[in-house]
Amino acid sequence: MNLLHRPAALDTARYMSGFGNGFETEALPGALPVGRNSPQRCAYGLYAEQLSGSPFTAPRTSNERSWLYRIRPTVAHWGTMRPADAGFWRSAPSGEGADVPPAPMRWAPVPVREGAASFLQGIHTVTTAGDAGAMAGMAASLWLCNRSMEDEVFWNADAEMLLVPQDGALLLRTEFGRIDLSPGEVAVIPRGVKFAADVDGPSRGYLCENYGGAFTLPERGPIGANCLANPRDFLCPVAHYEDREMPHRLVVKWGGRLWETEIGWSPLDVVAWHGNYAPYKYDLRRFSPVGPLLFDHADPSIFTVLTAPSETPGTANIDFVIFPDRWLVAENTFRPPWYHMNVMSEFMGLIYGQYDAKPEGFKPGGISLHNQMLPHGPDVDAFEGASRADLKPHKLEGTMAFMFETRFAQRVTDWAAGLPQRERSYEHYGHALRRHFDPTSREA
Ligand SMILES: O=C(O)Cc1cc(O)ccc1O
Ligand SMILES: [Fe+2]
Repeated sequence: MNLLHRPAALDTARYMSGFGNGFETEALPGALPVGRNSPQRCAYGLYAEQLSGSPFTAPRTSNERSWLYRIRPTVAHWGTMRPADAGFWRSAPSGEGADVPPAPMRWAPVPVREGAASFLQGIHTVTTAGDAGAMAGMAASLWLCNRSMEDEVFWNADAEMLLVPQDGALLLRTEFGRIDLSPGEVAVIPRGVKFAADVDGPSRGYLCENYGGAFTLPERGPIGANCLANPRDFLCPVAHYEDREMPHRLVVKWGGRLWETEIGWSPLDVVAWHGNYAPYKYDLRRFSPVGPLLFDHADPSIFTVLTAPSETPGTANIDFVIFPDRWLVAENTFRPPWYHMNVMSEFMGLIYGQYDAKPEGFKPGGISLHNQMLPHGPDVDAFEGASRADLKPHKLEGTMAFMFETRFAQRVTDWAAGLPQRERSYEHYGHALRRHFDPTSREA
């Protein structure tokens, strides 16, 4: 596949490359002040505004802020906020899910509804974990939408948002510029960044709201300076502004609820910006996997694309892990995931292809949830097949599963628990695994 090829119709966005770089970009020449942040008067009559994603005093490696030069400051956007309908969007702690019995859970793909829904209206939360107010934990949702947000602009004060499109593309119009996003790519919108999402047909995807500190790249340790997700493949948009003086609906998620107000212009009015706090996208097919070259199945942490650390070293608030195309070469090894229980809880989705632990039952667009300390592993077909397979080098191709793995137990929402797509029988897939034990025969 030629990753550099991009259909002309999608070529609406331009990017700067590098994870966490300090970028500078201007849509009008000279809009950025030189050598200072806040001159007495900004060029073109713009307002200067700082957006701080970390405490002012955070260590240099995790200090995140950007300076935005905009037509109106954000404080001018303020009207009296009214509660807005959050639909099926939930935040932790939601109070839902406490009565759902602990079990492995799975859902078939949920179709995009008939009626017109925007990205914002189409967010349906599946699990919540931790506590948004305590800035710890996450929520996993699906978006199911088929109309553009147009004159509706949103920002999330509760969470950073990781978008994983599965079916249909999105155009993200953000304060920092435009991002086009298709299945196979992911985007991160930092907490507090305003955006609108446009579509040109039905769009479905997985949304991870990160209530904690920002996603970053995992350490590579002995792997060295290259492979896994390489920093140069992360793309930030160049500045692009809207100068549209017409009514807009401004929606904020704050304190676990949605609030709205009207303003008379587009708040996506940033003409220039500089800094290291900005939305970005990444093509998952650029991930360079590293894995076991001789025997055994390594922990899935080798496939971590992004990690949102907690205060405890090695204990992520969220790890975003993928299972991309790769060669399986391990000798005398049961190659699929092993049977296990995990102190972290595992929300999985499938963007395309087949997942080796559940080759038939887990469908693209579906969900599985293997919660904190609940047992799971290959289904009977995967076990029987992999136990007897001829262990030639084998390539897993055309596949992209992913996992949102969090230190917190995930509570299932009422919406997800009641879905007709919930596969109740999945709780019992382990029963099909037959007894093979024979004390008289060492060669099984
Ligand atoms: O449970 C899963 O399917 C995800 C997973 C994959 C793997 O290769 C090892 C551990 C793990 O949790
Ligand atoms: Fe697992």
